[in-house]
Amino acid sequence: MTTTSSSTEDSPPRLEVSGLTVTFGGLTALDDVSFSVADGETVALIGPNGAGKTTVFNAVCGLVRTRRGRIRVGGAPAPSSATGLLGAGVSRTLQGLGLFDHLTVLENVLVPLTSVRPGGGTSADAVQEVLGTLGLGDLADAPAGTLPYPERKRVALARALVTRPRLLLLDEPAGGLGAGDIDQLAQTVRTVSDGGCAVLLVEHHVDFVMDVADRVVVLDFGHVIACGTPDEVRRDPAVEEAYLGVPVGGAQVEPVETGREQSA
Ligand SMILES: Nc1ncnc2c1ncn2[C@@H]1O[C@H](COP(=O)(O)OP(=O)(O)OP(=O)(O)O)[C@@H](O)[C@H]1O
Repeated sequence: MTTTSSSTEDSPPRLEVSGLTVTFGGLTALDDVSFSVADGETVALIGPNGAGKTTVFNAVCGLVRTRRGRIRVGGAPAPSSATGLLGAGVSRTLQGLGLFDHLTVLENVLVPLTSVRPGGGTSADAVQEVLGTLGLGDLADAPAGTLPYPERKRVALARALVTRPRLLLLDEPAGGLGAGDIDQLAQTVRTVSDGGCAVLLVEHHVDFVMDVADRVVVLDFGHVIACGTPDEVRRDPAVEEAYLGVPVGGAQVEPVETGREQSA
């Protein structure tokens, strides 16, 4: 199995997570988790429900207290404020999308830009480019709350991309989408990654993960149980037992929704 690290001698990884431990009361949500994401690399975090995937995102964004360990972005300690993260080139989507339903598509997409540059100094080019790329140009004036779910998901992605991030965190980007939308999403992720952005995504849609990820980190009960290329991970017996649920060489890979929770 390959290493969890992706740094080179010359440049630090865009994201470096070392020995990350997060507890909630008596529950250890993450235990000594280490991995990294390089510029231009797409890394997927997978694992059963409750494995700790979203907690990794929350720790990177400073939303949960880290008991032990280190998180660095571009070689520097990760900022803990929203504006600090945006300034460091970090963008994130949320499982629940977090759109402002009463605002238009355009107004939603502008939100992070006004946060980075209070007063509204925005790059019109960046806005038009991202709306066009995601097929939202004709919907710019539509209230976000009136759109079907796939379009709403694209608005959330546009809002994350408009700052031209160097590290993009995608929380279940394929969830709730049909095959055509997932193909488009995969293309967008590839384009973003080819442009040099480091992408870390949490996802249960295993076929999508195997399609877009350069490396896959598998979490179970807060531990990294495997890390490697999609093929390496797919064939790892520990991953099959904990998550994928098919025999070695099995034709179809389906995640197992265990609904497990750790006991305190
Ligand atoms: N704020 C919190 N307070 C207490 N426990 C929490 C909190 N956030 C997460 N947990 C617990 O930490 C563990 C990891 O949760 P997390 O949401 O990171 O898992 P996940 O892998 O993202 O799951 P899913 O795939 O269902 O989204 C779970 O047992 C969860 O109940």
